[in-house]
Amino acid sequence: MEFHTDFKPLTVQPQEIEERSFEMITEELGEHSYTAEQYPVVQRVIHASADFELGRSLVFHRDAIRAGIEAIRAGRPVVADVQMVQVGISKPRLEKFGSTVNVYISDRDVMEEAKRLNTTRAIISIRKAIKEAEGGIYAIGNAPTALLELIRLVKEGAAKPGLVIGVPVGFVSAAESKEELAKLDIPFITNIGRKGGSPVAVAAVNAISLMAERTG
Ligand SMILES: C/C1=C2N=C(/C=C3N=C(/C(C)=C4\N[C@@](C)([C@@H]5N=C1[C@](C)(CCC(=O)O)[C@H]5CC(=O)O)[C@@](C)(CC(=O)O)[C@@H]4CCC(=O)O)[C@@](C)(CC(=O)O)[C@@H]\3CCC(=O)O)C(C)(C)[C@@H]/2CCC(=O)O
Repeated sequence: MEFHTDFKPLTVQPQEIEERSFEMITEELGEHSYTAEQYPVVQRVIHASADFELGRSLVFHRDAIRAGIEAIRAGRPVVADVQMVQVGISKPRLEKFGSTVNVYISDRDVMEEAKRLNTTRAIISIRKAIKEAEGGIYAIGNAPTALLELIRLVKEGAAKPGLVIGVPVGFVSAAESKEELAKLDIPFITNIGRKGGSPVAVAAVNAISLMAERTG
């Protein structure tokens, strides 16, 4: 195998790397039908995944961005389905508004209850979250059963999320759970198909918190 040790990066300035990436994304994406307020989410998702097909598969409820910004400015929590999402979300911007990132999936009571009921920790963690995080942003990048449970609770009137970012990746119920989310008339961001994942959920939250900060 041949190694190209003489390769020189375009730049080593962190800010320039990000700016150049965003320019490249805009050039390569070309025409699209996203609004000016939705586009930063699409751009950041492509930035995190280098996947234009995934970026183009994003679907927004008409109130999604406004609702997400309002939830953050009101200091409502962000609920992450798994630790990977919790870790990736940028905290300093949220903290300025008094918002936190909560994750329940590894709580002892959640693990015990899931075992007792022989169900997923993801489902039980959502049941716990709706009691503690009304009006919050739910960022689901991993667990389809978490998203399906949240949808069920919304339909029952038991959950009132500010915004649902539902982008689980995978094969069992992932695409189907997102199709169900897209049928709801509540603020949501989702995508069509199997693609998605924790970095996608993280990118969407971080794009919205940046907008909350810049317009705040
Ligand atoms: C369907 C699930 C998938 N998990 C994926 C990827 C990763 N999961 C990790 C870990 C450590 C955890 N995943 C669970 C959430 C676990 N994952 C599932 C479930 C089986 C079902 C969820 C659902 O369908 O809604 C889920 C089990 C459950 O909820 O009871 C986890 C709870 C499993 C466990 O340890 O009991 C656990 C959560 C840990 C935490 O956040 O505290 C990985 C880190 C495993 C790894 O790669 O080492 C990884 C994280 C990747 C990420 O970016 O989030 C998939 C691939 C998303 C998969 C769905 C794909 C599929 O099979 O269809």
